[in-house]
Amino acid sequence: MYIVDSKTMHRLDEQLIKQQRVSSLDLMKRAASGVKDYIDEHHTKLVRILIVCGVGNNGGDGFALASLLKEDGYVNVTLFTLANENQLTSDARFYALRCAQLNIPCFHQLHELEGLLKNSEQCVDALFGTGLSRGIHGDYAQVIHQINASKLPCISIDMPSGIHSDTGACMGCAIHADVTISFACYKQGQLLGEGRRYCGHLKIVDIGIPHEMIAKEEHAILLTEDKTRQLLPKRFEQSHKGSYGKVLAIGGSRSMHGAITLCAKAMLRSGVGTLTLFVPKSIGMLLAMKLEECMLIEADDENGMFAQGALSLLKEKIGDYDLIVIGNGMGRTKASEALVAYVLQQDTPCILDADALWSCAKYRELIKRRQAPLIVTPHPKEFSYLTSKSTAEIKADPFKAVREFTSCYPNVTLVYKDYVSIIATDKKCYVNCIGNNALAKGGSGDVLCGIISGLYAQSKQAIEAAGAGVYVHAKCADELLQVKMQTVFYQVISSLPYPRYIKLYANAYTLYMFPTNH
Ligand SMILES: NC(=O)C1=CN([C@@H]2O[C@H](COP(=O)(O)OP(=O)(O)OC[C@H]3O[C@@H](n4cnc5c(N)ncnc54)[C@H](OP(=O)(O)O)[C@@H]3O)[C@@H](O)[C@H]2O)[C@@H](O)CC1
Ligand SMILES: [K+]
Repeated sequence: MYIVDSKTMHRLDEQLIKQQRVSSLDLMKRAASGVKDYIDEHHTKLVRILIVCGVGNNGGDGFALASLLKEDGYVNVTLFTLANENQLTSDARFYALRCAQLNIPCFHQLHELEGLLKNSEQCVDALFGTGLSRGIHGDYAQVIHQINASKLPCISIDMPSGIHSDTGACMGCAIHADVTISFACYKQGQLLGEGRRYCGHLKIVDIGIPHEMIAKEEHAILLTEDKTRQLLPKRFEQSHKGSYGKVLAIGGSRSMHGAITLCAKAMLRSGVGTLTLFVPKSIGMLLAMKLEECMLIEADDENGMFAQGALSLLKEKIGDYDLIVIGNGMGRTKASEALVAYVLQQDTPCILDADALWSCAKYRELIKRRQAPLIVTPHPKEFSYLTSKSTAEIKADPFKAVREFTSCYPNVTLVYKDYVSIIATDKKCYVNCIGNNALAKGGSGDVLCGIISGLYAQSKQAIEAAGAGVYVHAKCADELLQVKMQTVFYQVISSLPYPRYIKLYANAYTLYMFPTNH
């Protein structure tokens, strides 16, 4: 399923109207029919419906819905709008006039609204959709407060009025919808920020915009199980460890040896061919005991962290890896910064995570010049190191921040990790909306980095590995929540019931290959 912003949605509507010779009135009717179908499924024709309309085309959808309902024999349809006829867009006016011809009662005074709400069983919110452009005040705010206070079940058309359709921000106040019925694609704001909560159950209906037309426009794709299956690497009968990638993971320190351990475990369970760890000497023995499958390179160490001498050892040992992963538990020192700079200058594909992202603030030019694949996996704070934006700016409009970044760094695959994660290059963008707060824990990012690295090592496809990795990680957290297990990271990567996993990810039978007690 596609995700678009309001500008793209508007362009799509216009293209459909021009290229497919559909009139805008017809398109509005299709949108209204989609909402009517939902009402038909859930109500009888006696239901008392109040449709609250704004002045734009979202209001037009509301008027069109009222006329369709009335024409189909619904006997208790009432309209409320603060607008007079002259303020409406021409399409909205067309359907408002049709409603008048059908003798649908229409009220305009704010003081009438409370009584109307009391007399109704279902409210439909058609105040604002993708055209909401500023904060809501005055009478419109009153309308929204009264609808919310009435506790009537409410269907929002396209967007819960008051939620910005690009950012998901609540613009002062917004309708708490039980159901939001939207058209053709998800709008960014339905998935981000407050948007998700205010939408209630979100339903997207087809209004006849062809998939190819949407695919040509700037869009993101929502990650689903089916989509993820397509992104996962294939495993072959006749294969050996060399078939699935040779990875060097650089990181760890005495106080954060767990980070590289979790990353390595996740990588091993995600199907990597061979894994070598490059760690400070003082944790070498510890890791050797924890991770039997890994090879080990022990580097110069100072106070449990990489020392300056680590760089010359890395130069000597860098070899012919398929992937270098750097950052997990590495700490923030001059020596670790030098390792990051050196890795960035190599032709080997690379994943930067955790502390390596901190170093990147200095190395933006190196990142820009790099030709070999690079995956970066920042959370909002780390993303601020890579951009000139504050965390608050990034969180206020993450799609914008992601697009600016990927257009500036076309060779980079970005994994922006948050409640909604965005996985993007300048050409493709995936969005993950599943997962839960069990993942809101230190170490979770290291596991994710390990899964993505393991998948990349096998497929050598950056955005595919990153997208699938994010989804699988979140899916595991959801699975664990379902079976009500206390979620710890190790469980995230090892506790999925094996047969269930197979069912979910038919192609990736190496992930979570440790059968558990289930
Ligand atoms: N395009 C198509 O063909 C199709 C579109 N469809 C439907 O159209 C919807 C988009 O319609 P839209 O663009 O007319 O915008 P909409 O959300 O109705 O509101 C704009 C009005 O609100 C006003 N306004 C804004 N903010 C405000 C505020 N804070 N407080 C007060 N007023 C405020 C704004 O005023 P202005 O900014 O112009 O001063 C303008 O008058 C879309 O969501 C979908 O439902 C479907 O029918 C399918 C076909
Ligand atoms: K609405």
